[in-house]
Amino acid sequence: MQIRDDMTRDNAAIARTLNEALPYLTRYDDAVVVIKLGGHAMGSDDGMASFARDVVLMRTVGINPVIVHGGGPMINELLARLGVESQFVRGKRVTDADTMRVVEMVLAGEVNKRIVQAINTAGGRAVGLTGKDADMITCRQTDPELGFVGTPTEVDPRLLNSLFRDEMIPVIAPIGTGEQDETYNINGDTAAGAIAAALKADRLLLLTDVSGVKDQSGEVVTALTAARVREMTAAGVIAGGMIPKTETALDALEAGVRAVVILDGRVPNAVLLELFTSHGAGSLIRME
Ligand SMILES: Nc1ncnc2c1ncn2[C@@H]1O[C@H](COP(=O)(O)OP(=O)(O)O)[C@@H](O)[C@H]1O
Ligand SMILES: CC(=O)N[C@@H](CCC(=O)OP(=O)(O)O)C(=O)O
Repeated sequence: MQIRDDMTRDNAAIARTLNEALPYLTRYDDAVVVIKLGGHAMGSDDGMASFARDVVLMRTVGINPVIVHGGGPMINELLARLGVESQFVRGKRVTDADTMRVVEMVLAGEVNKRIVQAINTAGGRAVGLTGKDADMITCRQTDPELGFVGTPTEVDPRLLNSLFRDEMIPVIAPIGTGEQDETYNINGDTAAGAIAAALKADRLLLLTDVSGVKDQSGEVVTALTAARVREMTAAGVIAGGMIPKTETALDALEAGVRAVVILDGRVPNAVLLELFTSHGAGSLIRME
């Protein structure tokens, strides 16, 4: 009897949740949502399966999700096995020609296919790409000191728009091509921002391993304007790995992305909480 009562209560909660999600489902119909999945946020196979189900659910309710992934820790691991120490300058990997080969193998081979497979197992139709496919991302060298690290100069969204028409889910590794046909390693946040900008996305979600942007007392700030982000950066409250994320957020907003959210990708169903509940999750950044 107790079990039956519990089940009735659980089912009632599920029904209420779906009912309460209705206004959000309507709001996001046909929206483009770009999700950056960082290497630290990828976690266990169960976590990946749960993320993949969230993405498939988004697609099922009419959203066009685009996944842009990182994989820094996985690149570090293979480089270490090959006896190469990883070196970072201002959060970006120093990338010589040999390192670039490893970056491309790990990101386009291992990490990209793990995400594609998880989404397809969850019932979606994911297509794994890098910025090289259909010449999607063209880059210039970011800084000679960093070697083959690129900054996107142009993103061609046509391939992505054709995939949306067929209800497919693009999964993109942050690698681009240079004017002289070089291969460039792009920071995952930067690539996600450039893709969101080219698509004029409704949302850019940056999934990381902290619950959002924290203020000086360590509290997550749930709503931020571009001006407040600049103030917090000048005051040194936003520092380290958070700087490329908030810089990406500001660039994306300036390019026409409607809102950017920085949130903890390790929280179960983080993406659904953000999109379909009144509580949201993490820090929402808007222009005004
Ligand atoms: N104001 C801040 N709020 C939250 N995190 C911050 C802040 N300033 C610096 N950080 C640091 O930024 C880190 C997130 O960046 P990073 O580790 O590069 O993420 P990822 O690996 O997911 O790309 C946090 O773990 C935290 O140490
Ligand atoms: C230029 C540069 O630093 N590229 C990154 C690309 C992967 C990435 O961004 O991974 P995370 O999101 O997991 O950190 C790298 O080589 O590690």
